[in-house]
Amino acid sequence: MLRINNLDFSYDETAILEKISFHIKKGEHVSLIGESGCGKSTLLKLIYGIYDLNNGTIFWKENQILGPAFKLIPGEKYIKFLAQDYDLMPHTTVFENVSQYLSVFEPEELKKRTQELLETIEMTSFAHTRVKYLSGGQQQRVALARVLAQQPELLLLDEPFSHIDNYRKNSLRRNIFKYLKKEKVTVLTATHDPSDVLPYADQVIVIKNRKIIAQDSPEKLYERPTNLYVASLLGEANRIPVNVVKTYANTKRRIIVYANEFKVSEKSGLKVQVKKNYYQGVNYLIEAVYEKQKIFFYHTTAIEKGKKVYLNISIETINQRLS
Ligand SMILES: Nc1ncnc2c1ncn2[C@@H]1O[C@H](COP(=O)(O)OP(=O)(O)OP(=O)(O)O)[C@@H](O)[C@H]1O
Repeated sequence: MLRINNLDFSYDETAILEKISFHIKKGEHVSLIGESGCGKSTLLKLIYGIYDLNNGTIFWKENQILGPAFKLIPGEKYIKFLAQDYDLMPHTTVFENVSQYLSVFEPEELKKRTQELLETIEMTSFAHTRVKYLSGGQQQRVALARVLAQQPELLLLDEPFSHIDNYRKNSLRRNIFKYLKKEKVTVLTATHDPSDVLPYADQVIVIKNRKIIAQDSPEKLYERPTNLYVASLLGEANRIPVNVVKTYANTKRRIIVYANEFKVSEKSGLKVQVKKNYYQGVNYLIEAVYEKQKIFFYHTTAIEKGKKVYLNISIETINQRLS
C-alpha cells in the first residue's frame, strides 16, 4: 500500500536519509523509532509531500507522492499528517473543530460521529469550550480527533502523545489505536516512547545514521535486539560479557540484558558495585558498575551505596540473546 523505494534526502549538502526502502500494508500500524535528529519527522514530511526527494519514490497504492517541485499544494486527501503544530481553529469550539470535516447534510450522523470522536479523545465535557482556552495537551487531543474525522486512509503521526499527561496517556493510546484498527487506517507513528510502540505496533522501523538498521515486530526486536542502540530505544538495556555466567566461561560474546532481567544473588554472577538508587514507584532502578561499565537493574528495595552484589540472568534469556 505505502511503498518507499530507495529514498535519499538532504535539506542542504548534509545527507539526512539514505537508501530508505520499506512497505506498509493496508491497516498496518508501523512505528518509526530512532535517536533524536535521526530523521523521523523528515521522513513523515516526505511521505506527505512537503519536500522533494533527492532520489527514490514514494507510492500510496498506485499514486506517486510528489514534492513541491511537481505539486503546488502539498498533501493528498487520503493522507493526513498530524505534526507537532496542530492546525486548529482557536476561536471555535472543540465540537466545531472536530465536526468541521463531516457532512452537514447529515446532521444526526455528524452529531453521532463527533460524539464518538470526543469520547475517543476523552473530551466530551469540553465539547462547547473554545479551543483557545484549552491546555497544550488538550489541544493535541482535539488535533487527533480532527484528523480522525477526516477518515484518512494513511495517517502520519509525529509524537502524537508528547504533550499529554501520564494520567490520560495510557487510556488515550488504547482508545486511539483501537479506533484506528477498527477503521482499518494505515498508521505510521514517529515516537520516542516505547509505550507507544510495544503494545500497538505491528512493525517497528529503526533509523540510525541516515539508514534503516532494523525492521521487525515489536516482540522480535525486543527479545532479539540486533544491538544496544535498538534495545535502548525499547527499554533500559545493558551489554554484558556472557562468560560471567559459568556455563559460558569459554565464549567472549557480549549479550544485551534488560534491567528487569537481572536477579540479585548473594553468591555468584556478574559482580557489581552499587552507585545510585532511583525510586520508580513499583521498584528501584539501580545504577551499579562492573569493571568501569555502568550496569542498570531493577530491584524491589533500595541497595546501600557501595555494596557489592551479584547479578544473575536466566538461562532462557541468555539462550534467546545468543540465538
Ligand atoms: N527545515 C530544515 N532545514 C534544515 N535542516 C533540518 C530541517 N528540519 C530538520 N533538519 C535537520 O534534519 C535532521 C533530522 O531532523 P528530524 O526533525 O527529521 O529528526 P527527528 O528524528 O524527527 O528528531 P526528534 O526525534 O528530535 O523530533 C536534524 O539534524 C535536523 O537538524
